[in-house]
Amino acid sequence: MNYPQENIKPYNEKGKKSEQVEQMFDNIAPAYDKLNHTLSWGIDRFWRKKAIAWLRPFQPRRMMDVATGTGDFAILACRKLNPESLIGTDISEGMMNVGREKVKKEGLSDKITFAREDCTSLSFADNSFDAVTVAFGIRNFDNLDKGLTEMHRVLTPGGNLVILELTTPDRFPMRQLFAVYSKAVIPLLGKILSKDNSAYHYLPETIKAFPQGEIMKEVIAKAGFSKVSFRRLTFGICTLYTATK
Ligand SMILES: C[S@@+](CC[C@H](N)C(=O)[O-])C[C@H]1O[C@@H](n2cnc3c(N)ncnc32)[C@H](O)[C@@H]1O
Repeated sequence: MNYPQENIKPYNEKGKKSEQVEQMFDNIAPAYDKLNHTLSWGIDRFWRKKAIAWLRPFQPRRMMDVATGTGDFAILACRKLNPESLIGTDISEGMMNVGREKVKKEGLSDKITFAREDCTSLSFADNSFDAVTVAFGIRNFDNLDKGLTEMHRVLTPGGNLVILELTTPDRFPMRQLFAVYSKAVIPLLGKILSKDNSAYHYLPETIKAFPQGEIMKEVIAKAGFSKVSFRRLTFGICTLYTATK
């Protein structure tokens, strides 16, 4: 199935979405962490903690953090869950290079590694990981169904999927406030801090277009997952989806 956000590209109508997304994240990589924490007012840390806490009872040994970017989720997951290994995968080497430096500084290089992988076509064997996580990345895939079926394929039977994604609040007054924030504040601050004019227009547009809540739950189930569940966080600005293979 084709979803509306798959047709939204950062720079122009013609080029391949995944190539433009890679270029965009390579461009904003040096500013990404600062922008992320500024635009979310630091609440992204709380969302990551919630997602990781859901995995704790399962004690995953082999983990993959998809769309790992600069590695914040991977580092926190490694600290809190202490898996044997965690591989961060992403299409942007620029983002992962920032992550590699952070992992080195944190002294976690023996546990966390990085690899360039497009989630819509992963090179790993079936049943390779006990847990797969993806924070604020799935909205960028040019084929959402393929990304989900790939994550399902590489999970061990009984393995768990955790998705964090930005969503649109559905109630007054947060819905209205978020609309103003995402239309005016995000593009302006994004432009000032990252110097990439397009990137922070692309962000709110894809949040608006991306399937959320009950609809996203069905999309995840269609990829083969069971026990699909979701929980809105911070008035629905972010949603935590969980599922099992
Ligand atoms: C908003 S960043 C999120 C980074 C990180 N997970 C975090 O929580 O800060 C989105 C990341 O998704 C990556 N990405 C986009 N499409 C991808 C794909 N098809 N496969 C793997 N990574 C992808 C981008 O390169 C980018 O680093």
